Amino acid sequence: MNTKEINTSFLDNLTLLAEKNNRIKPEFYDKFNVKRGLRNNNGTGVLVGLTEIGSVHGYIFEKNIKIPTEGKLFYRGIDIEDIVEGFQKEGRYGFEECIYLLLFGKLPTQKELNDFNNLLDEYRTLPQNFTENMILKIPSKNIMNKLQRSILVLYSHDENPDDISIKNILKQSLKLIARFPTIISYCYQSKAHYFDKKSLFIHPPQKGIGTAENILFMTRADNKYTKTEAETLDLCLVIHAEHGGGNNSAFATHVVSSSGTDTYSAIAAAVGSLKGPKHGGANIMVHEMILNIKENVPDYQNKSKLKDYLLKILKKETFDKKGLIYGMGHAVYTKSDPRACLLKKKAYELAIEKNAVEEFNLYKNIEELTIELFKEIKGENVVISANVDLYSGFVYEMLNIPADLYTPLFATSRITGWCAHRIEQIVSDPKIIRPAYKSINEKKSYIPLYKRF
Ligand SMILES: CC(=O)SCCNC(=O)CCNC(=O)[C@H](O)C(C)(C)COP(=O)(O)OP(=O)(O)OC[C@H]1O[C@@H](n2cnc3c(N)ncnc32)[C@H](O)[C@@H]1OP(=O)(O)O
Ligand SMILES: O=C([O-])CC(=O)C(=O)O
Repeated sequence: MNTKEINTSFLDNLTLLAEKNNRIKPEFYDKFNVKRGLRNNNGTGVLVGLTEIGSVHGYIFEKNIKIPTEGKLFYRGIDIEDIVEGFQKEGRYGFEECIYLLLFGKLPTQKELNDFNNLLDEYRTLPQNFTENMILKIPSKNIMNKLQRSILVLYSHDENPDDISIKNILKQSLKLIARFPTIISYCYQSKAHYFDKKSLFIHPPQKGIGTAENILFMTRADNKYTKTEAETLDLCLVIHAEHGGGNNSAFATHVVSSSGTDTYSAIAAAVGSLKGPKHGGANIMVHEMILNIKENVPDYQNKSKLKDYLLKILKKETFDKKGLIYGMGHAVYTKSDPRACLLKKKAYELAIEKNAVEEFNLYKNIEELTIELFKEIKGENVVISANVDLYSGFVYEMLNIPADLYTPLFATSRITGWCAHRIEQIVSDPKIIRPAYKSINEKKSYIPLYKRF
């Protein structure tokens, strides 16, 4: 064996050792009453905090029995459906208004909204040479990874990065919120150029056009987009902006912020969390799952064949062999996720316009057949529904937004919630988050090297 082969075989042995010596017997979790996933026995989350930012409802309790209900989401107490209806009725974009609402706890007046938009406009531009030195010099195939690194490099461009006074955190937060669209657009351009051999376009952000339009402006070679495209992207940004304190990335923000660390570290951690395929990364997994289904079930309009294949996915026999149908299920929602309902409606409208109803039906059938399969396998009372990630990628596809940007767009919206939760944590609860892990190891003696075998 050459050195490389010896090292590979050594690594294989270390892997076996790591798996063997890190596996805790499942029964111990029950024995010591561990709240795995910070979940109670009935699936509800363990109460670890209070928040006034976002509120997520998916069930009620009657006589101690959990009863599934239609999902509801509130930003600062206002129903997300009313927010969407409100700004759409007034024929304007809603994302900046939601940022204001989530961060400051009240809807802005027209003057406050104008001033706020001007501030975001001022903050959008990246520091000098940042694009050349950070984004173009070290391109990445994964824009979430690149986004995370860009956030950490912005620390070095901040003259006062470790000041955690609220005024400073707010300034840092607003700059990050304003810059995320620019960063993800340039990271995408860099990826498309260096890895996909496309021409490189770096369009500066424009004043006066807001977040959704800027994203379309900066990610497209010709800067062109329609009003419908911008309105649809704005809707996506609005509904992804916040989801309570318990979702994995907001909770990561709470945990990291509670140590007193800087804004860049906290937000980079949140981006890392959101990237996970069980969280925001599910939107790209849905895209990959759809490609996989199309490849393996060419006759995917045939519901029986599609159902057989979904069953194989659930049995871990195919696709990524994790047993998950991405875009389905939720830790809180049961009968429905209001965001998925909004996106499904939008996806259908766009599908009609773009002659893609057959494809829309594939998503719809996945949703319906997964619900059916869950009832058949787990019992009539088991309730599952589509989550926000099922239809979002399809909507983006209809807008000609590349798949590389699906999860980064989620981050570009959700940074709003993260920043609001970071501020709430620091203002309201100075206690460091430090739960307990019970050690179940036996005590052992140290063995001198010459006596080990
Ligand atoms: C923005 C967001 O984060 S939305 C969520 C995006 N994530 C996905 O779409 C990934 C697929 N879905 C999932 O993995 C889960 O539904 C989660 C992570 C969203 C929620 O997880 P949990 O709250 O732990 O799941 P929950 O307790 O509701 O699940 C109960 C059972 O259903 C299973 N289940 C839940 N969702 C799915 C799914 N989509 N596919 C297959 N099985 C599922 C669980 O594995 C669990 O099975 P078990 O009882 O045999 O162990
Ligand atoms: O709440 C959750 O667990 C996940 C979710 O839907 C989100 O963060 O948008």
